[in-house]
Amino acid sequence: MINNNNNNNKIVITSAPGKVIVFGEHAVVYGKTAIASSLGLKCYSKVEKTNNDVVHLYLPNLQLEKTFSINELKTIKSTMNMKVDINNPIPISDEIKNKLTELSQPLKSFASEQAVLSFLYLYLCIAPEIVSVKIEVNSSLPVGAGLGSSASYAVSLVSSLLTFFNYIAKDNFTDKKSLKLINDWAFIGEKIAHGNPSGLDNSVSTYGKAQAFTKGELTVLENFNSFRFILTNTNVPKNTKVQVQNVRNLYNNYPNVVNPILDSIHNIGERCKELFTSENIEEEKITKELKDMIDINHYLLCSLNISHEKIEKIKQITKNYGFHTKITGAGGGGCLLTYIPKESDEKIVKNVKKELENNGFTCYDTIIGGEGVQIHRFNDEYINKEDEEQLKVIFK
Ligand SMILES: Nc1ncnc2c1ncn2[C@@H]1O[C@H](COP(=O)(O)OP(=O)(O)OP(=O)(O)O)[C@@H](O)[C@H]1O
Ligand SMILES: C[C@@](O)(CCO)CC(=O)[O-]
Ligand SMILES: [Mg+2]
Repeated sequence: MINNNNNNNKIVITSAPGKVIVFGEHAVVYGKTAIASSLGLKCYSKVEKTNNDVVHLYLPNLQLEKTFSINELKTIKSTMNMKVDINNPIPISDEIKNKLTELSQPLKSFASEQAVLSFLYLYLCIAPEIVSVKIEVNSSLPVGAGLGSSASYAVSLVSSLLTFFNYIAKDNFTDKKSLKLINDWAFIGEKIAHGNPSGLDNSVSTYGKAQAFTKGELTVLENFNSFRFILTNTNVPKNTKVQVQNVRNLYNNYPNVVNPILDSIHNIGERCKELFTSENIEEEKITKELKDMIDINHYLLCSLNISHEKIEKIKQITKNYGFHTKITGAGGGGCLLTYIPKESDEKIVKNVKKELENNGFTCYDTIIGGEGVQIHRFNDEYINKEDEEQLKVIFK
């Protein structure tokens, strides 16, 4: 691979979508099947060459702006003996984590600590040589709400860095090999965010579409996109790492009780995969089963103690209008998913959204099943001309 980064006006912009888990959150951490889809809400990363001897990180969603001297980063990379094989990403060690956490202080929040730690580790690993750059990450996803903001942060960040440092060529950006490299590095970022992630979120963010996911294996669910869902944010912050650890504690304490719950969730995922990959299943049957399984999966997740009073409030409001709703993502707050069958009356959909918003919740009626990671700009070239205006607004 070539590493001659000699372009003075070097800029790369990429984006990666968030995700919605339809079935299988938490169970997927134990190797069970999950069903998830990419979202229209995205995270954009821009890497730009500068000449001021600092690495400048700007994260407007976290109101965070920080600079790191390149000499300091060079010293860390050499003293920590960080020899990296780009095709074989390795997770952060405790020693490097402590060093980078110390370097990034003071920071105002846990969210900022996680974001800066992920960035610094990925930058130190991917950059073959520490050079001055400015990195800006802008996301339309709510942070920490169950829609995969951490995965889209990692996927967009590593895809822009890998392209900036010439490990991925602009014209081969969506090749199988490039996508695998992006997904593997993003998984390392997700490990910093979640501790022990399943890899579902970064895979859906990288590859896009609606997917069934079992132990890292993906199956595209082609006809899923015509199904409509509304997402509602409780606006109660949660942290996925903590939620996953709480379920792990239950699992360790009561394996014979928790395992059958995870198996039931797995069977819901498997059935859903069958519904969306078999031909000749009538839409009416799919609709009925989806409604039932959304309820069953929700209550199985509640039995793992990941609900919250606001979650139950949203479930009740939507139920009053005849809709079926479940937790999506890690729970404890965050977002819920409501299935809107095709025959739904648009007036009723409008009313339920209004009532949810009047109760202080936020609704997203976004597209699902779109593209995964994308490149938008390479130096002075906008890859899709239509993107240019939008990108100028995002990166003012
Ligand atoms: N736009 C962003 N800018 C900087 N950091 C971000 C951004 N989006 C996400 N993050 C990082 O990801 C963390 C949120 O990750 P977390 O896994 O807890 O929530 P989530 O990914 O939104 O939900 P889930 O994993 O349940 O889908 C934040 O604390 C922050 O460190
Ligand atoms: C809760 C979880 O299943 C989904 C988080 O979006 C965790 C994971 O898959 O790593
Ligand atoms: Mg996450």
